[in-house]
Amino acid sequence: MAGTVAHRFPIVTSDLTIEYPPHGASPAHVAVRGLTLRVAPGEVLGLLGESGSGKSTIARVLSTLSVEPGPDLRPVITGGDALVFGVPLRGLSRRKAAKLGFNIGFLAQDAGSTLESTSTVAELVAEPILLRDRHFDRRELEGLVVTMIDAVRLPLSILGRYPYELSSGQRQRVALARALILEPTLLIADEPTAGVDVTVRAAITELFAELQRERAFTALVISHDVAVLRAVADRIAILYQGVLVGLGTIDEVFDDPSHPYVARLAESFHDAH
Ligand SMILES: Nc1ncnc2c1ncn2[C@@H]1O[C@H](COP(=O)(O)OP(=O)(O)OP(=O)(O)O)[C@@H](O)[C@H]1O
Repeated sequence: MAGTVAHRFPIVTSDLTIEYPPHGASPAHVAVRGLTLRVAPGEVLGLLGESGSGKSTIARVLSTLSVEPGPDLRPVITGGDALVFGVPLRGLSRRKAAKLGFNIGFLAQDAGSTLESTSTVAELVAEPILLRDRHFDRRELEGLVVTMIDAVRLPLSILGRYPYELSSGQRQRVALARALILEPTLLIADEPTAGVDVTVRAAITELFAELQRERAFTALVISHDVAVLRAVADRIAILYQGVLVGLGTIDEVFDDPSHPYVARLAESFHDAH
C-alpha cells in the first residue's frame, strides 16, 4: 500500500525529521520535526513560515541538493523519511541523488541575482543541458534555449546579454528558464520573488502560475508572502519552528487556525485584503 501511494505522489514525507549535524562549538540543530505531507501530481504546494522555520532546509533535502558535496553544512534526515517519485531520500547515494535530480528543477533563493556574471543569457539557459550532456547537439540546443526564453516572455534580443545588463525581473525570468530547461516534473522554488523589484513581483508570480498551468509540473513553492501563494498554490503548509502547524487551502487553514501563529497570519492577511 505504502509503495502505491509513494509512487503516485511526487512527494511523500512521513514523520520527517531533519537535522544539521554538530559543527565546531555548535551542537546538532533539529530544523524540521515530524513532518508528514503529500504533494499530488500537478499540485502546487506553498510552504509558508517565518524566517528560520525550516522552509529552505526542506527544499534542500527534497531537491536532493543536500546530498551534493559543498562548502555548507548539509542537513541530514535523522527521523522518518521523504520519498520523491517513490525514491526514499534517507541515506540516498550521491549517484542515485544525481539521477533523481534530473527530474527536479530547483530555483534557489536569490537565483536571479546570483547568476554567473561572465556568462550570456544563452549560455546560462543552456548550461543545465550541457552539464548533463556536453556533446548535446548545438543546433538543437539553440532551439531549446530560444523556446525557453520565449516561454518566460523575454525578447530574443536578450540572448547575448550578461546578467548585469538585465533588470531584476528579467534576471529572475532567466533563472526560471534555467530551472525549467530540462523539463522537470517537479519544481522546487525557494522564494521565487525575493530579490525582485516590488513593482514586478506580481508579473513574476503570474508567469510562474502560467508556466505551471502550461507545463503541469508539480511544485513546492516557498514564500513568506501569502499573496504570492494565494496566486500560485493549490494548498499551503505552514511551518512554525520546524513543525507543521497548518495544511490545506489558504481558506481552510486561515478560517480555522489551530495554532496561534496561524491565527496571527490569518489576521494580518485578512486585514491587508
Ligand atoms: N548550515 C546550517 N547549520 C546549522 N543550522 C542551520 C543551517 N542552516 C540553517 N540552519 C538552521 O535551521 C533552521 C531552519 O533554517 P532554514 O534556512 O530552513 O529556515 P527558513 O524557513 O528557510 O528561513 P528563511 O526564510 O530565513 O530562509 C534555522 O534555525 C537555522 O538557523
